[in-house]
Amino acid sequence: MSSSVQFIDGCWSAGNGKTFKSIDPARNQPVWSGAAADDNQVDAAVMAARKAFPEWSQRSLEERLAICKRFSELLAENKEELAQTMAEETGKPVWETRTEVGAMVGKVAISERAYNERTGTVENDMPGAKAFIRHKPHGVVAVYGPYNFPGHLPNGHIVPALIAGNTVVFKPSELTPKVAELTVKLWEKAGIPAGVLNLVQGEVETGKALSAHPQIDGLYFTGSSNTGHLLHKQFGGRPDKILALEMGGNNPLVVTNVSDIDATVHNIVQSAYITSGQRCTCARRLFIEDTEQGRAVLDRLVEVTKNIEVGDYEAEPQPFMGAMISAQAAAGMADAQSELLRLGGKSLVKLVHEDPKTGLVTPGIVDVTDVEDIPDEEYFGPLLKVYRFTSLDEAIAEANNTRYGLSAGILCDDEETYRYFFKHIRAGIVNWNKPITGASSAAPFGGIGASGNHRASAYYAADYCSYPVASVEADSMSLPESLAPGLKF
Ligand SMILES: NC(=O)C1=CN([C@@H]2O[C@H](COP(=O)(O)OP(=O)(O)OC[C@H]3O[C@@H](n4cnc5c(N)ncnc54)[C@H](O)[C@@H]3O)[C@@H](O)[C@H]2O)C=CC1
Ligand SMILES: O=C(O)CCC(=O)N[C@@H](CCC(=O)O)C(=O)O
Repeated sequence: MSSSVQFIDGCWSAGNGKTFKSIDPARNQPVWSGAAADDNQVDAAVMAARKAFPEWSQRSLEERLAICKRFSELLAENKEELAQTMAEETGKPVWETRTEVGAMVGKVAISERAYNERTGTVENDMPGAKAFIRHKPHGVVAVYGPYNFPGHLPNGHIVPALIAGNTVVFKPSELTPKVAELTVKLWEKAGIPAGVLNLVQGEVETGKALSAHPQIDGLYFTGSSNTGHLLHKQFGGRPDKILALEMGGNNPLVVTNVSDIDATVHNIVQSAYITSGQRCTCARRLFIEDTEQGRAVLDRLVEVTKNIEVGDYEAEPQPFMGAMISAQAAAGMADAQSELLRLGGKSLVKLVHEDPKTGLVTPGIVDVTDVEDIPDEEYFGPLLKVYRFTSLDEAIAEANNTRYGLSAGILCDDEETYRYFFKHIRAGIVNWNKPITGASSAAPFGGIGASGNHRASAYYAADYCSYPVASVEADSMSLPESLAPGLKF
């Protein structure tokens, strides 16, 4: 049991709310337990951030950056411990959690570039004056993180928010509290001043108390579309608060006219099954041309998928897929498969959840070509739906037939086909002959439709971390040579 789990105004304390815990989903063992922050503690965290804001926002950019850079160095120094904790809490293999810590390390330098490029100062001469564009931080912002990237994704909001001069209250996923605790301890070691970054741990009740707090100026959320929609409703009628939503997807990947079948299958596997299908960018719907070549791709995909190694995060050699986040999530995937089969889908590779006490599942493929009314849901796990098609227009129309719009891709030899696809597909990430997962921090990251609210993250996170201020400035005043009609001096 961890006794100091809340970090409020520079002090660690126990929570006063309900006890909750995290479980290692690969081994079904407890990892962490602690008590949630109650409403009073959430209030104390927000008020600490409010109190710290004037001083933090008035510091020079260099001073704020120095702390962020120290944090980045500490992440690199503590890479193994953090990667190990991520693996224990999420079930992701350590080869993968090491890349997550690597992305966190890189975030500070990228966010500094983004801050200067997207929200820096611009000066223009005008007659008798100068015009300036500058940016100011919003104030106190709440950051909500998902479980699938418990370090990298909240970090993608926290780092740019702090660089811009905001103060932060961080509410991590209740499934990954130990990763959050370790990360915030590194911020403390880096010298973050009291109140500038606060951590409130807990389940949904803690999240609700934070999002409803009248003293937050903004909320940056990465998580499910359901929760994001609830928050959007809650923020309705509050144009004074900034809300950035990064949500899920039902992402399409189209295959047509490819000469290298193994390279094609590799891109499909990386798109559909990395992180056991628990990336918001994962391919959920695979569109394959109903030709001899298309069938050859599908046959090879079935063969390769059956041989994907699934296993413990520390197994040697390392598996491609670790456990899903929980036994419950894995059971949910098996249920989703049963539902697709009940609707008329044909199983090409059966997703198997053999041990109901763990989150370990094998990847599955269901051919849903002949099924009508497939639910437009994000199945957040290693379950791929296949649609066979006869014309590219038909495939694109069906690919766009979703309320989401996060990522999309096409695998094809011909550039003209890609250009046509790019023109007609609706998504915030559109790739050609590359996996649709693994987005770069140096590019904007966000979706349309039910996937986001037009506030892209990653490189563009700088945009929602401050507001622009336009100024016209002159160091002295004089009467203009010609006065407006009707004025007498
Ligand atoms: N577009 C993107 O950038 C990404 C989106 N995701 C999406 O995240 C989801 C998986 O993450 P989860 O942790 O399951 O998301 P979630 O929506 O269940 O939880 C996210 C956070 O919101 C809090 N929360 C839940 N209900 C709340 C409420 N009513 N009021 C206030 N706070 C509440 C949770 O405690 C947690 O801290 C997937 O749907 C995935 O697609 C994940 C990564 C990236
Ligand atoms: O925010 C960034 O720096 C880049 C976004 C990113 O890393 N995306 C990853 C994971 C997002 C997810 O699916 O949870 C990706 O595109 O695979």
